[in-house]
Amino acid sequence: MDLIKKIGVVGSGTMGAGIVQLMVQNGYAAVMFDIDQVTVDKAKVGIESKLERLVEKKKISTAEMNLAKELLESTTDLTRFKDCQLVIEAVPEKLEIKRSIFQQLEEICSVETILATNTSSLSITEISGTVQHPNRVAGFHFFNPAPVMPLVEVVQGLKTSPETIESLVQFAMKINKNPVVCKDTPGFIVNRVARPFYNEALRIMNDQVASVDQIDRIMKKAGNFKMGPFELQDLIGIDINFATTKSVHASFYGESRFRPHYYQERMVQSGNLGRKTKGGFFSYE
Ligand SMILES: NC(=O)c1ccc[n+]([C@@H]2O[C@H](COP(=O)([O-])OP(=O)(O)OC[C@H]3O[C@@H](n4cnc5c(N)ncnc54)[C@H](O)[C@@H]3O)[C@@H](O)[C@H]2O)c1
Repeated sequence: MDLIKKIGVVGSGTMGAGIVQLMVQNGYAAVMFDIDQVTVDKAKVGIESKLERLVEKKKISTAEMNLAKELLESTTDLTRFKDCQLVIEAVPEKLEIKRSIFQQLEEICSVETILATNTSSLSITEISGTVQHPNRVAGFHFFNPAPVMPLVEVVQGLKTSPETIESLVQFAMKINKNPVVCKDTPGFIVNRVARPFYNEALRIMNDQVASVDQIDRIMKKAGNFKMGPFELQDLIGIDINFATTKSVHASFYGESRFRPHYYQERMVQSGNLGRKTKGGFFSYE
């Protein structure tokens, strides 16, 4: 039986909006929350225009687009999540913000509701440390862009129940993703493997071995990677990527192989965060 019918998504940024688009495209009702109306409205318009582009490219029909638009709801009122069977949190990579959201969700949602986090690197066990029913809290880690990337990591915290994991695995398959169950370790699988991809590229650039453009071109043309490390940081958001690196480094008790590069921090300080600010390592004006 399909127990998950309505999904709530907290945060309407890069990932939140992508996850909501994925849900409505797969025929699920989705309600998207953000802290202010302007942000959530912008995300809604963005999703609608992406759906329209899919119709232009003949990837979906007009009827499918109209249904997806009808299934999409945006709000600044978290109590609208009360009838969701699954809530996915996609707010910035900060433990206090995530914990506070989970505490609020516990007040609003039924005890049966699965509370998932899209965190890239924080501990699921720690995020769920302040909730009353950590058995229904798990990681549900999508990749960017969420409507396109097939993989989703289903992360089991120390107190996550096997039933919660099984429900997320089944649901991931219903939305045409490939779920991989993994343990609650720093960076899970993909973000741990990916750290040197970004860090070494920053070191190579800073040592003036090769330019940003050259490194990306070499990785794409010779390495056959879809994107180079700098283009990918711009897509992810340099601030989000830096936060993930810091978190993985700290979680491994400062292991030097995960040490962040100061240049990435300089980029964050400059406010050039990548595509979302129309400029990062490359320009998107
Ligand atoms: N960007 C990526 O490629 C990527 C990939 C996988 C996972 N993630 C993870 O997904 C999460 C979100 O990342 P993102 O890239 O979408 O970030 P983002 O900065 O694009 O969006 C975050 C959104 O959260 C909102 N927000 C801030 N505080 C909030 C609060 N208290 N309540 C509700 N909303 C709030 C912001 O207004 C913003 O719209 C992070 O945990 C990140 O590590 C990111």
